[in-house]
Amino acid sequence: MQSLSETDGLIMFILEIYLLFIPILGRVIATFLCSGEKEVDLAVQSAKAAFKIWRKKSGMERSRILLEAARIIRERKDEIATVETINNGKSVFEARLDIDTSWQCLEYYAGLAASMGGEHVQLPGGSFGYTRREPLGVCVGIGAWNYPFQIASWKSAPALACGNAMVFKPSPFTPVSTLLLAEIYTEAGVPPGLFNVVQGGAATGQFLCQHRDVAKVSFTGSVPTGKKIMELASKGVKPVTLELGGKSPLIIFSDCDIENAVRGAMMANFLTQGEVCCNGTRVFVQREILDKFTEEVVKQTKKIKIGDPLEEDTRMGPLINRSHLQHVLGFIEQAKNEGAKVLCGGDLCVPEDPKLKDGYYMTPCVLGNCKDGMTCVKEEIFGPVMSILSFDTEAEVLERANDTNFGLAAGVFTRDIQRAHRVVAELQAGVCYINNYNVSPVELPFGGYKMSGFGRENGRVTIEYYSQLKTICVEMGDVESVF
Ligand SMILES: NC(=O)C1=CN([C@@H]2O[C@H](COP(=O)(O)OP(=O)(O)OC[C@H]3O[C@@H](n4cnc5c(N)ncnc54)[C@H](O)[C@@H]3O)[C@@H](O)[C@H]2O)C=CC1
Ligand SMILES: NCCCC(=O)O
Repeated sequence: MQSLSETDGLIMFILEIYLLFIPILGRVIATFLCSGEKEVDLAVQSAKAAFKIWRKKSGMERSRILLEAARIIRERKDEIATVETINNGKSVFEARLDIDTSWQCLEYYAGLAASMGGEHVQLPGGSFGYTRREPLGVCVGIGAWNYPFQIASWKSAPALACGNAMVFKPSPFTPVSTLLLAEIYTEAGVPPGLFNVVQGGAATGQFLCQHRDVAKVSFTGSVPTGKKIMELASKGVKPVTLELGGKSPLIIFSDCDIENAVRGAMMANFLTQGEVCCNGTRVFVQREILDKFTEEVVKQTKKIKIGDPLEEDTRMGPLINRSHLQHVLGFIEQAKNEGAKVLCGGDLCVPEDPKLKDGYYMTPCVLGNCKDGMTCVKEEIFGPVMSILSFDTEAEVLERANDTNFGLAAGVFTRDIQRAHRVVAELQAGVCYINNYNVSPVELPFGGYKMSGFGRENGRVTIEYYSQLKTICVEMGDVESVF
């Protein structure tokens, strides 16, 4: 709904209304205005003013406010999860887990805020140097639609803990829950404007990335958009964090605990309707257990309850929108044409409840007989589609697992502890799981290798992506000039 036009060399912002569809029912529930260049500038200026106050606060002071925000999120967890479900379509059961990893992230960085600092270095003659870890300024966060509240929390918590301000733009498909986060930060006591939300799509995102007062951009979304953002940011020499897509391998050796491996494969493929960047969608199964594993995974997949995601026992809701649903179903059609076998699912689904008849539901799909060259094995589908491939040896599977431009995540199931560590050491992926998949402890860094991006979210290391180091050199004697 948003577009740009070229007029006399000037880019003008001309259309500014988004229709907000609700995936559960497949109908419009609201409209909202996009932020144009002027609104983006107002948001950045107000963040800049708040930054002047916030950067002066001690780590302990910032910590206290972040802890209060975490407390409010915990208190309002059910309400936020419900909003997330209505907006995104994921089951409310899962949305609550996302909200948990959101407040945990705030608590984690609140814990680090007070201990951030530099170092003291003794130099000859009593002189010395020291470093200060300082904030960057106004940071921009741009989010995807699959984990709206979690993405905004994972970006803003370290940014604010380090003393920055943030202007955040959620995906136009899921604009609502981030506003609750802004409300919560304000209630917790951050200076007005410290965490600002602007709404809109690509044009609004571009205005943000190009703004001269923006110090950093942290982006979660697709590879093509990530490339554009990197290009825009390079013009202002702004650092970027890119959390992009994936086509991750999950390797199941014949010596694994098969029940856990099946559970792991389900976790790796069907959370949030399969719309998860780090999903382990290429499931390599060692030939000896291929039939047993496949039979069990198909049995479990058929049991997934699809329907109204607001119901407590639903485990799969609708996909994000109709065109994405068609896109995912198109991959399944193509997989069949290329020789894959649909072992279950892969169809449009019309839940029994008549009010859901226009929602964007499909049955989760397991594809067998997959080969490395097939489109379903090479490209990110971002839907509930698991591709099963067989393998014989460790060396062979490693070669095939790494044969991709992506490198976000990978997993291995085996009881052989030496093999587990040997294999993960060879996997070209930023996040590797041994005997589990898709758990997200905020204490651990998250991010990709290769075209899945760079920079990290969560963990102690992320402090480095939201701060800069100042070196101070102190002379205690006289200046020894060479002139
Ligand atoms: N690695 C990770 O952590 C994650 C990666 N993803 C990836 O994101 C994709 C799905 O999410 P989408 O929202 O469809 O991705 P997308 O790249 O289309 O959009 C992401 C965000 O970027 C904004 N945007 C689009 N064009 C822009 C531009 N030219 N300049 C600035 N901002 C722009 C969008 O409005 C949205 O807020 C998948 O490919 C998935 O793999 C999604 C979630 C997490
Ligand atoms: N909970 C993991 C987040 C992955 C994603 O943003 O797609």
